[in-house]
Amino acid sequence: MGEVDPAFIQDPEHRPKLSPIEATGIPVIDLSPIINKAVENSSAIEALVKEIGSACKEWGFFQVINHGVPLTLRQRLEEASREFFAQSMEDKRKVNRDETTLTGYYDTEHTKNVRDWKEVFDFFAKEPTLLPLSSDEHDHRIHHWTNQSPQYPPNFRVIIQEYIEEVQKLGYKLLELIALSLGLEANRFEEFFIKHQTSFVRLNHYPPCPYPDLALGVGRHKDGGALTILAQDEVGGLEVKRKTDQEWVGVKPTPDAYIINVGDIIQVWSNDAYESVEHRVMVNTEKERFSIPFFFNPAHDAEVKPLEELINEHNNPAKYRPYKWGKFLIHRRDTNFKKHVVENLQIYHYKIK
Ligand SMILES: O=C(O)CCC(=O)C(=O)O
Ligand SMILES: [Fe+2]
Repeated sequence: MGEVDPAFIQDPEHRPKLSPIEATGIPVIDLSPIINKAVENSSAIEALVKEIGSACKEWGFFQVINHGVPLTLRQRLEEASREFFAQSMEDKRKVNRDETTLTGYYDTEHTKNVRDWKEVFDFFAKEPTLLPLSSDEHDHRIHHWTNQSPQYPPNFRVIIQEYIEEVQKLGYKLLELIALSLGLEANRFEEFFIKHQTSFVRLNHYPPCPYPDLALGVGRHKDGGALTILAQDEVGGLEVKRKTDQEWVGVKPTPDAYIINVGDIIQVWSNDAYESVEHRVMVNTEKERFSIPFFFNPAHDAEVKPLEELINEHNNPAKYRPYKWGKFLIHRRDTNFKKHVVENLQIYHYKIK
């Protein structure tokens, strides 16, 4: 790829700085008070809830340690991901994502209409996963989607499923802490997920790029779901738009930590108390990078709107009109493959002005 392919080139104002600011202050939160149940300590839990609330408010991003997901499981999936992407293109394309499969391998994702310098493999947490067949609001057909299973590496499916089991537990715990931090019942969000969550794991591979000053591994975006639980490797490259000054700052890799970010749905549920923060991924000329986000998403029929308990007609009216998560997700997926002239669906399209 010596020639610069224009599909990957960011507009000048969105190009990365090659020596980014390293973020100091992105909170690292120790979850041991809720993971180590033997020592139930309510004041430690209370302090944790406060810490989570401030992190969501001030950053929209934080890292967690002592999170309960076994490191060996993460390492096995990281290894499987390396093995999968190291195959020939022909082999990877055997599990290609297309209109009829929704998950699987692909390398043509566009973010904000510019192609990302990456290849990915997507895998739903639930099998089957129920989602609308189309984004048309009058089309009520629901499709039951299944996953594609690569033949190689062996046990790929078992490894990814075991990982999902564990990371999902972490997801529910984080939702509880976030609910408590908003003054809600701990299990307030559970009903949206428990039956038919539409979560998925994505394996990301960012190959070295000959023009890291022009392209991005993933262009600037906000995650559309509820919560993202991200494992990044030691290479680094994830940048977050700092809320205090709108500067792009790098998230330094912390071994065995997960990076958590608030997605658009929590922003809407909380009526903007917590905001989904913009982020992007830089690439470099020498090192390939791997990351594994788990996108924790509610059921397709979850109606996303500011929660009753958090709004008040007089001094905090609802800032969003309700929308159906499944329709939103399918609309997004339909528009991620090609370059379009306009921006795809965003939560601000539902904003009450
Ligand atoms: O690779 C990363 O660090 C982040 C990827 C990301 O933001 C995404 O896939 O939504
Ligand atoms: Fe993201």
